[in-house]
Amino acid sequence: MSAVVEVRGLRKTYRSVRWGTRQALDGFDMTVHAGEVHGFLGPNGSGKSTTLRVLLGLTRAGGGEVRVLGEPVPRASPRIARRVGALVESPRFFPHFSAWDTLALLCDAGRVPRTRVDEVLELVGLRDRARDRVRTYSLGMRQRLAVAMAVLKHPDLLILDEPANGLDPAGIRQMRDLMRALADSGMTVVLASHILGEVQQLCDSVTIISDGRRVGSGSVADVLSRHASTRWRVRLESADELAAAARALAAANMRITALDDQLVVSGVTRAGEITRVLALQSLYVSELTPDPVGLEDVFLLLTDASVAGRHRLAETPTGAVA
Ligand SMILES: Nc1ncnc2c1ncn2[C@@H]1O[C@H](COP(=O)(O)OP(=O)(O)OP(=O)(O)O)[C@@H](O)[C@H]1O
Repeated sequence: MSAVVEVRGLRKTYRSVRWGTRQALDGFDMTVHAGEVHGFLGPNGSGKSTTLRVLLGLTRAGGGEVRVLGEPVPRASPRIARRVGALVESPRFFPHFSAWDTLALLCDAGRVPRTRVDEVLELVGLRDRARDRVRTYSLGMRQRLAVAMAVLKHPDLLILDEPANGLDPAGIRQMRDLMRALADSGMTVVLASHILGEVQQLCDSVTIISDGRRVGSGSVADVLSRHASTRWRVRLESADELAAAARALAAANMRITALDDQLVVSGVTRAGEITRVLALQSLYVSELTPDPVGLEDVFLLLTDASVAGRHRLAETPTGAVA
């Protein structure tokens, strides 16, 4: 599979008189293969928008290597601009224009045949309202018009920063269907999003960034399966024994969350480890089930661990890894 986006060791430091120095990217890596819908996930301020801006040649990196569609960025940015569509900032529209007028204007400016207008209006589901003024559109319709503008030139790569931000559940679903349709039409889509349930349903692969570094990546199935067996639900024959069981498991370095009638145990890969620790205390399990881990769980696990790890490192006086 060929890589449409390849980022190696990317660094970016912002310097300003007002805010001082901020390291937004600290040796970040990312690979996106052709034809994928790739989810780009990270907490607020972790470096997603900065990365997307570097990919688009809008911001210069301080170090590292970036290739987009096989070409070096920013050197080749002007050459590949036509093959890359993006929605990375709040789109601006002329409120008195209709969707059709807006797209026709962009076609003329970009030397795209006007026949493309109806095609993209159909694709984003705006054909029925194409002649209405944009100021009468809902937020979801405006977002879909913004995507239409980004795909007008039929790019090979589409980069979207939070396209479903602020949309209601129906709007989110329409946006998901649209992303899928775009990928099915042969486009590679990079999608930064905080809506993790959506990403899990829609994306083929993900990169998770925290504090300017990659902390997880791979196909959604792989990322989930790597962490899938680390959490278990445990019930005992008597609920009165839960407190004693929680103490015994915690003493064996397992992480415990106590619910009314069960324990959630994490940090263990094999169920046998749980039953062994409990049996040694004459506590007997009545039910032991793996708790399905979702992308949200993995995200919280990886991003918390990454930030906590870096704080430990910073607090270690010798600089040795804690
Ligand atoms: N123009 C700028 N000047 C100074 N610092 C900046 C600038 N842009 C971003 N930063 C800082 O760089 C870091 C990464 O920001 P970035 O916007 O890339 O994160 P993000 O992951 O996109 O966040 P969000 O999910 O909130 O959009 C943050 O600490 C941010 O405050």
